Amino acid sequence: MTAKANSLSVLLSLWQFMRPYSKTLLFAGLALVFTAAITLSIGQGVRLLIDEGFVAQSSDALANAVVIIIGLAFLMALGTYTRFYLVSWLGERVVADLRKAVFDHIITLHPSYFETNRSGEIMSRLTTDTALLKNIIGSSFSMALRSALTFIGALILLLFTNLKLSLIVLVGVPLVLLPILLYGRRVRKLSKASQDSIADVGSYAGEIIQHIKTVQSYTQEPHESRAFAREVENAFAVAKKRVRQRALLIAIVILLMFGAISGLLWVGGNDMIAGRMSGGDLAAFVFYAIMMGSAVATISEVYGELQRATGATERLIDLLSVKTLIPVLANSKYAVKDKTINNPLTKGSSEIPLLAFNNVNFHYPSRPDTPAVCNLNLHILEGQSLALVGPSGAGKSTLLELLQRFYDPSQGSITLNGTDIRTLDTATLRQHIAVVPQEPALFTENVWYNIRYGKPDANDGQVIAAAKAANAHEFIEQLPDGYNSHLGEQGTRLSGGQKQRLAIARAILKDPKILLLDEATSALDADSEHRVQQALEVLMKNRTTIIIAHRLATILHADSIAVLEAGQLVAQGNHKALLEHSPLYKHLADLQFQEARI
Ligand SMILES: Nc1ncnc2c1ncn2[C@@H]1O[C@H](COP(=O)(O)OP(=O)(O)OP(=O)(O)O)[C@@H](O)[C@H]1O
Repeated sequence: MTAKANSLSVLLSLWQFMRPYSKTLLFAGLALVFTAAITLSIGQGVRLLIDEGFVAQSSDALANAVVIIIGLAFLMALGTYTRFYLVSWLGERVVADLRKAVFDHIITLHPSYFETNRSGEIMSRLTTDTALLKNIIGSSFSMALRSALTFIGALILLLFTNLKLSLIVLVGVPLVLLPILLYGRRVRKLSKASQDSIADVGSYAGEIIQHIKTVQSYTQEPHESRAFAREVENAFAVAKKRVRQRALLIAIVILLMFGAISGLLWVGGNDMIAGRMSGGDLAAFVFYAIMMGSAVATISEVYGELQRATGATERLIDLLSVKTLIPVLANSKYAVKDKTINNPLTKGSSEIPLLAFNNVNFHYPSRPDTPAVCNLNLHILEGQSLALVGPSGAGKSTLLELLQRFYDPSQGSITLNGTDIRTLDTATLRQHIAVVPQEPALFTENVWYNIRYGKPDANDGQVIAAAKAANAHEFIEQLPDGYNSHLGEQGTRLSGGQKQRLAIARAILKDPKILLLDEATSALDADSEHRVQQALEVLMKNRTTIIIAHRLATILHADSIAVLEAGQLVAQGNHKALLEHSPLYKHLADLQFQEARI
């Protein structure tokens, strides 16, 4: 009972996506009622055909009956065309809207959501689950409704034709319905499991394809092939169970249905032989009984699908109701009334640090017991550069993530010109920041698109100027199609240094106040490194910059250097002072100098 109520409420939640098209729905409903009525009246045509035509041996009446039946068939074709078109249109439309809504929602979710949910699973929500819903809205649901209508209509007509036979039908129908209800629940459970295992297969393959080079270089193809086969076989085993249940369900329904019809023919036939009813009546009666039977069979068939759709809808609604931990608009909990504060850079002051970490504590949601940042206080003035150094895992990248508000501190605050960044619209905050990561993200598009990602409305001249400033223009010109060259998936057709320079061009075009830089550690050759270095110098000019520093040159030239260890700030100062006072820095610097000498 609760499962039924539940599935109903889940399907009802789809209503919000259907509401905008209630007019189409209404017309589809009218066409549906119309065709159901016509289908039912064909039974009367059959009665006329037999009683007035065949039995009375009148060819005029026969012709009349045939014309009536053809006329009815014509109307039914028209009604069916309208219903089919409108209902399928509705299915496609609603699913298109749903896909957009789910995608729009996903891209606003906090990054940690994607750490706990595999991307393959999320993709399967967007594709498989929505496709399932399309079938439901665009066909199954209307089939169920049409069957329900014909069932009711046929039942009423039966009762008017012959009460005794109707009673036999009425006893037969619950016998047919019982197994449907019993098995429906089982099928539903298996459907959800089946859907989940398909998602597992998808995300497994996705991961292997993403890491294909690693798989091949470690010659792990046979292992991966076996592991994938296991996933596929799991999915198959679950699907097999579901299919068996459904097949059983259909077989039982057919058996019961034909059993009931045979009983009907036997009792009705005897009545006709005894002259208690006409041949036309019996034919019409059997016609209606078969319609009722097939309506029930259709419902049983569709019921399983509706159950699967409930699973899919549930998952989609679950996904849509995940709240982002980092709201796009100013968080009301921290919201400040003063409007000017939403653009804190307009009230620049040389006394207030442009960026400040105030007693910041943070741990990643997936690791509640391991702090990634501890009691951190760090200031940076406008126009200055701050280098972050420290051993691997010290928390350097985490600080950049916190600054962009991919996560919020568990305690303490981060301020931009004195304003807590949680009070800012995230878009306003991020508009002022550009990041050049170690592994630049490039899209499967051409060079124009990738550089313009920093400022979509930039004209070609501005893009080229940015590429020139980033030392990228020359190599772009040498690509097969220049700026129109497609970069391939993940920009794989470019070298590491070239990708970096494209990322720098993108940041130059964005022209942000604040620059977050994660220097590439991967060895660039001397020439490439020099070009990247030159590009970075252009980019850093007159900007407030925080750099995760791996290069000696950066460390030496930074206005200030913060030394981090295990999430804590252990020392801060310039190169010279730190060499004297911070053993950890001295150690790191010695390593750097050694490297530089090599
Ligand atoms: N998404 C994440 N979820 C859970 N823990 C994380 C996540 N990202 C980083 N950590 C952990 O947080 C700590 C700080 O990591 P962070 O990446 O900030 O270090 P880092 O100083 O930038 O290191 P590296 O120089 O090696 O890049 C590490 O212990 C790391 O394992």
